[in-house]
Amino acid sequence: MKIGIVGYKGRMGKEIRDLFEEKSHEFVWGYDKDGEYFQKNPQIIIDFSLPEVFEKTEEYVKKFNVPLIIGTTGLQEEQIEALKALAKEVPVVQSYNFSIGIQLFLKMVDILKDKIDGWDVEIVETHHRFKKDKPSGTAKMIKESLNKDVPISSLRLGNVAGDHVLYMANLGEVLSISHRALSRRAFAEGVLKSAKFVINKKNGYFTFTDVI
Ligand SMILES: NC(=O)C1=CN([C@@H]2O[C@H](COP(=O)(O)OP(=O)(O)OC[C@H]3O[C@@H](n4cnc5c(N)ncnc54)[C@H](OP(=O)(O)O)[C@@H]3O)[C@@H](O)[C@H]2O)C=CC1
Ligand SMILES: O=C(O)C1=N[C@H](C(=O)O)C[C@H](O)C1
Repeated sequence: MKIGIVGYKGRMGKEIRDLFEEKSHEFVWGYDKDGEYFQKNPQIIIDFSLPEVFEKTEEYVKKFNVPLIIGTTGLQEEQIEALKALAKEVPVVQSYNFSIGIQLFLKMVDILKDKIDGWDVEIVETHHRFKKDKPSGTAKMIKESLNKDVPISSLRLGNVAGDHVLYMANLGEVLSISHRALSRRAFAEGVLKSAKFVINKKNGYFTFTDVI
């Protein structure tokens, strides 16, 4: 497929481009702080950038009339609503984490969440020093799955690709679920899966849970 990437010079943009090209897909369009790179019309747009770029992404998705995969974190509630509206015209896959491990993590949370009443519950997320948002989108997803207001601690350390730990404790024991992304490749693989899932759909709003 011919792909377009919003944020194509960024850490995730480069990882996604490398993986897709290794699998014989073509990078034909990009958008970044410096503007547009155009070689051909893309068949799909993938956005890993910043929330302030969202309106531009929306504009290009409408212009090319193609599916959108968006992994950008820190989106505002109105931007999620705008994505749902856009999904009436084209297919959209949105997730704050495209790794398989975090999907399994969320399934475990779903099993546990009704069994830890009265326990202390806290989330700790660790990311590289360059990350702009805090807390991480994934930590927000874990909190939402728990369906209760729990504290989130954010550490910004070196070059960590993405660690999430959910701690649960009563007076006698501590239980934890943890996930570590060893590199950005895990997220890029999820984006490729999502692209294959969405490329021939007409429209609809999907998450990475729907994809796997
Ligand atoms: N859902 C998931 O699984 C994952 C989500 N993420 C999220 O993806 C996003 C990107 O992360 P990462 O690649 O590390 O970040 P980077 O800072 O490396 O990349 C961001 C990209 O967006 C571009 N950009 C910034 N401002 C603008 C602007 N005003 N107009 C156009 N383009 C702009 C940057 O351009 P320039 O290079 O010129 O600065 C860069 O190409 C973040 O929101 C992060 O949280 C990250 C990993 C996994
Ligand atoms: O910015 C990152 O790097 C990451 N962001 C996502 C998040 O905010 O949850 C996912 C991943 O942990 C890497």
